[in-house]
Amino acid sequence: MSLYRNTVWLFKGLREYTRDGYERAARNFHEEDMKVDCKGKKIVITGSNSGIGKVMAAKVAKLNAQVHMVCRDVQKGEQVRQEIMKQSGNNDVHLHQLDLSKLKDVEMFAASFAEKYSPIDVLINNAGVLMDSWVLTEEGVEKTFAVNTAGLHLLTKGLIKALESSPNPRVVIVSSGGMLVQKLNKDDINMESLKGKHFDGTMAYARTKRQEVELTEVYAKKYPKIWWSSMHPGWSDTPGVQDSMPSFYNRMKDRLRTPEQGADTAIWLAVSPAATKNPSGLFYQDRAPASTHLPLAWTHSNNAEKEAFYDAIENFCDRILKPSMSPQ
Ligand SMILES: NC(=O)c1ccc[n+]([C@@H]2O[C@H](COP(=O)([O-])OP(=O)(O)OC[C@H]3O[C@@H](n4cnc5c(N)ncnc54)[C@H](O)[C@@H]3O)[C@@H](O)[C@H]2O)c1
Repeated sequence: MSLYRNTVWLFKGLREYTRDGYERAARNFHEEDMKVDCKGKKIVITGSNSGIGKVMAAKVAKLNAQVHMVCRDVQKGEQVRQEIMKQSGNNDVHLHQLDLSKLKDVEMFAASFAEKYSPIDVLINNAGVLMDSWVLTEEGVEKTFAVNTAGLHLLTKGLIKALESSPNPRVVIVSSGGMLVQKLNKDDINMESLKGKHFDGTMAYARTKRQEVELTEVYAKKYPKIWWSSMHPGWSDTPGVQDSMPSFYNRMKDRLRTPEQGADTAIWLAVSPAATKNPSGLFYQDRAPASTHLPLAWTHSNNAEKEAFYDAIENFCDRILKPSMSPQ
């Protein structure tokens, strides 16, 4: 099954996720969708000092938003902030330090950020990692899961009230088409089964990207005041791809999307009035809702499984954040 999924996915990717795929899809884009003035809107973007997140921050700064860059590396973040302010002429660009793999820090950050900046209009959960080995954080969390899912979940949850205070709030979750090869795994969210020298970083990554898509659907039901979406940026030429997937990068570098093309749909989801004509909670590729499953791939989960997964994440985070309250 996994060979079947991987093969179907690869053919889909070569047709749709490349620069050619973007250019074909872009023929159906509407220029007026992006004629938006974001003056007065607060837009928070994680991982916005690199790759497609940096492009998102630069674009929404040009559209006059108040931009909040949430970055792990302050030095690099400050350099990018200066660059964005200079290029956009918008000085309302702010930098905040946060390592999303440190769950206690994420919870504290979200609480103080919400208190200071509520209401928040848009949250773009863009930061992500693909690890080449099984690394446990000091809190005992596998790092891919810590950054891509648990940290994202705690940040999002911590900002819900501030988002709900906005008249038209949106959350965009940058997932990946790689999730199509994985079914939701609710019993091994901390990747224990992948531990050891045979760690498969791509599989761990794809699992967390599947989690992000399923989480988006659950959030949409639990928090209907907010408009939720997840998306795939396509295969884009970013430092993340160059560093984490060097052999893929070397084979594909002439066919990859530019970071601007990779960021396009997330920006459209974040600010365009056209996007919210669609229902909340869907997965997107190239400004259009896309299937979250490959044909005949047996990756569907029912609502009870999705809810059980959500509870598993909540319980997991509780065990990290309030160890004294956890059952022995
Ligand atoms: N580039 C692609 O082809 C592609 C394809 C599918 C999905 N994506 C997704 O797009 C998003 C952006 O990736 P990119 O390609 O621009 O890569 P990138 O490596 O250039 O950017 C990733 C960002 O996440 C940040 N980040 C990583 N770990 C963090 C942590 N612990 N705390 C806070 N921030 C952290 C990095 O500092 C960086 O700013 C990711 O979620 C990635 O999974 C990218």
